[in-house]
Parts: sequence; C-alpha cells; structure tokens
Amino acid sequence: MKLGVIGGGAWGTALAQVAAAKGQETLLWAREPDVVASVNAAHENRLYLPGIPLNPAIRATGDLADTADCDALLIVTPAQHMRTVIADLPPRDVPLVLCAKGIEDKTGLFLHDVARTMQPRGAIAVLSGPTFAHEVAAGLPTAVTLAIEDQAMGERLRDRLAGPAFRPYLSSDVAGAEIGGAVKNVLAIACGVVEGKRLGQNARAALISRGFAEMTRFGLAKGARVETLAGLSGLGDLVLTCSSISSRNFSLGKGLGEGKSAAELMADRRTVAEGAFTAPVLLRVAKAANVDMPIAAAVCALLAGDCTADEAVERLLARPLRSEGV
Ligand SMILES: NC(=O)C1=CN([C@@H]2O[C@H](COP(=O)(O)OP(=O)(O)OC[C@H]3O[C@@H](n4cnc5c(N)ncnc54)[C@H](OP(=O)(O)O)[C@@H]3O)[C@@H](O)[C@H]2O)C=CC1
Ligand SMILES: O=C(CO)COP(=O)(O)O
Repeated sequence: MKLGVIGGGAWGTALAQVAAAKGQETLLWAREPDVVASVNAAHENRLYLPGIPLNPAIRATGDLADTADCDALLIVTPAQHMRTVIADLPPRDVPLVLCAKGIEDKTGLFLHDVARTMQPRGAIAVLSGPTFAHEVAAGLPTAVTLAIEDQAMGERLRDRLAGPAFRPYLSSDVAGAEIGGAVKNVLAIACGVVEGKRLGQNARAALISRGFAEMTRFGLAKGARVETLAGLSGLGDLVLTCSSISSRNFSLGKGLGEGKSAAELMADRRTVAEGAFTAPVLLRVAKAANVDMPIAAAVCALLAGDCTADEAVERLLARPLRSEGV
C-alpha cells in the first residue's frame, strides 16, 4: 500500500507524518523544489513546518506522475488550486480524501462537488477538524471527522490514518464536514478583528456563538446535518480557530482589527489564509440560498476595504434585536 499526499504545505506535511507513522509507504508531492529537497535530505519541511523532525520514511517528489501507483490520495493543496492539481493527476479512479477548507470561487462549488466532476466514479472523502498542522506533526492528540458515503471504504481509509494521537470519526455527511471547515475560517477572521480591536473575551464568545448559528443556518440550507455542524469539523474547528493566534485566519483578522488593510497583510504572507478567499464566494452562495450571514458579510466588506473595522463592528451591533436560535 502506498499513500500519496498532494500538497507540501504545513497540513500536507503533517498528514504525511500521520500516514508514515502507520508504517505505510508515504509519498508527498510538493510544488516547491526547496520543499522536496528539504524533506528528502533533511527530513524537515523548512518552508512550511520548520523545526519539526519528519519521519525519514516520507519521500517527497515534485512530479505528480510518481503518484501513479498510490492506492489512495490525500488532496491538501489550497482550495482554489485543488481543481488544477486533480486535473494534472495520472488518470485513475483512486480514492481521494479532500483535506483543504474552502469553496471554489469561480464556480461556487463545494470541493467534493468539484472533485466529483473530475472523478465521476472513485470514492471521495472529506477530512476536517481541529488540526493545527504543527501540533499534529509533533504528535499532539486531536480528533477529526472523516466523511464519505461508502462507509466500508471509509473504514479502510480511517485505519490507514488512525493512531493514538489522531482519531478519525467516520461520518456519511460529506457536505456537512466540508461546510464547517470552510465557514469557520471566515468566522475566525471576525474573531481576530475582535482581538485586534481589544473588544474583550465576552465579545469573542458571543461572536463564536452567533457565528455558529450562521454556520448552522447555511449548513442546513445546503444539506448538512446538524450533528456534523456541532461536531469536530464544525464547532470543534470553529472554537479552535476563533481562539488562537496560531490560526492564520485569526491573525489576519487581528491585523484588520488593528487597522491594517487586507492587501498589506496578505502581501508578506507565504502561507494561506483560506477565509479571505472563501468569504466572497460564501456570501454569494448564501445569498443565492436566501441565507442571512451578517458576520460573513462584515468580514467580506472589511476584506474588500468597503468599511473600516469600527464600521463593521458598529453595523453588527446595530442589527435589529431578535430571538435567539438559528
Ligand atoms: N495548516 C493547517 O494547520 C491546516 C490547513 N488546512 C487546510 O489545508 C489546505 C492547505 O493549507 P496549508 O498546508 O496550511 O498550506 P500552507 O499555507 O502551509 O502552504 C501553501 C501551500 O500551497 C501551495 N500552493 C500555492 N499555490 C499553489 C498552486 N497554484 N498549486 C498547488 N499548490 C499551491 C504551496 O506550494 P508552493 O510553495 O509551491 O507555493 C504550499 O504547499 C488549506 O485549505 C488549509 O485551510 C487544514 C487543516 C489544518
Ligand atoms: O484549519 C486549521 C485548524 O483546524 C488551520 O487554521 P488556519 O488556516 O486559520 O491557520
């Protein structure tokens, strides 16, 4: 058995570490030659996961053709590049496990729908949950949702990743698992703004709760199950990302809250803050489904430079009072 991991950023590298710990042959595809070289020669991803020793059994390649004999692939590129990378894979119906968090901007499609259009027959799974890459790569414990329609295939995939510190929980709610991960990144930007503006812990907890109501409204409208949204890939990841400066999305929001512009903050970043790409498409998809997402709308306006952080906060607080609930 040989597992391929497509994407040599922080998360792909951490997942390769998880897979290699199971003793299976693990191939990591990275676009960046420096990543390939440093993983193979120094057993470290010096660009995206510096300082974390990697399992020497992980082999890196820059050639997608080398994945031709893998019997399952974890797809871990940023969401907006996933389609192009899948299109360049050797053509086979190998199970794909989608690990990015986002919605495709140019089509408004969820990633499993994008993957399905490109691979009509093979199994497609979504892996998502509270998983900062540096913690997972260092062997610290967490749990994730592994969502797939074919539960027998899900059990086989789960068993190739599960370990004492990495616990996948199976689900058949593919849309639900994906929506949690995509939406929480946008909400984490909002929580970062609260931090940047020093609005306090109460404000952040209130925003997480109302953000979860927003995620649930959107998820239910798009076919997710409430227990998935309240699980690891939804609420679990929302709480993690909304409360830690380790989150790229949260730290982007903090910068916005401190008065910097999105362009300024994104210019000197090599790593991806998916919420910035997800926010506009999320809002479009929500509007088309008649779902009100005021927090996501505020993040969108702020990212686009259409309002200041003060104005975004004022608008949210001036909304008409209403009863609680989704
Ligand atoms: N980091 C984390 O803790 C977690 C991340 N995720 C998700 O995983 C996905 C990947 O994030 P992460 O690993 O953190 O990424 P990083 O920010 O660590 O790295 C960015 C990666 O994207 C690659 N990339 C950039 N442009 C392209 C392109 N055109 N085609 C293919 N690859 C490209 C980069 O390669 P290059 O160097 O060649 O530009 C690099 O490998 C995201 O959707 C993220 O939300 C999910 C859970 C945890
Ligand atoms: O998805 C993540 C943790 O589960 C990583 O979050 P950030 O992309 O905001 O760093």
